[in-house]
Amino acid sequence: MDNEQSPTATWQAKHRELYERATRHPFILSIRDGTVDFSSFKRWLGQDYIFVGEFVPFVFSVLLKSWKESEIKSDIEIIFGGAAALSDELSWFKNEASKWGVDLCGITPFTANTEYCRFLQSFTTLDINYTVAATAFWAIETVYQESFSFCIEGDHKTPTELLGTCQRWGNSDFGQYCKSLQQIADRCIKKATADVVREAEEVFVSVLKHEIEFWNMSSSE
Ligand SMILES: Cc1ncc(CN)c(N)n1
Repeated sequence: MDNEQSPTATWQAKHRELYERATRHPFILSIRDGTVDFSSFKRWLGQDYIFVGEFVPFVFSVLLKSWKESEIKSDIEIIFGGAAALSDELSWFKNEASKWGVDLCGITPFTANTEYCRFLQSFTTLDINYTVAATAFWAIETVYQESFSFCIEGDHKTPTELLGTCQRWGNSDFGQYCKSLQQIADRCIKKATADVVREAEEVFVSVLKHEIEFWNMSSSE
């Protein structure tokens, strides 16, 4: 699919500056160049565990919308694959937290995380349609994919201790999964009304802003 035919690729280009700030954040660059402060990494780990807990109902709500609104069976299979992987992801966080001495029970979400989680919760209502929710889902997963894959590409100096984290979201299978989500979002957007298209673009921009705030929160005291 070329850029002209892909609404999401058009938005990635149109909001390039914001997109770069989300996918090439100083926190990610510090992982890639090996200067990352491990206490920031631990802060990110604890906060992201809370986020993923809220991401579970979000993804299942997208799955439900897909089941109700999409006539394409493969959409359900792709989204269900993402939903099913979350159990493993939560176990990964628990395991990683114990390696790093992070107590997941004692973590209070920071404001940026609370606001992002509230944003996720807003999608679980029935009045948000599949196109808008699928766009948000694609954008959320893609920011992590593009960020962490950059830490394991080319001439990186990512600390060995963080390679597993980067590979978790930066691996090519996850990249392929994000491309599948993009195809779903593109197909829905192309068929949507102008109002829904506008809403989906706004949601894309909101995801980028929340992701930037999430990285800021992780990398500052
Ligand atoms: C904040 C955030 N954004 C995205 C992802 C990838 N599911 C995540 N785990 N956390």
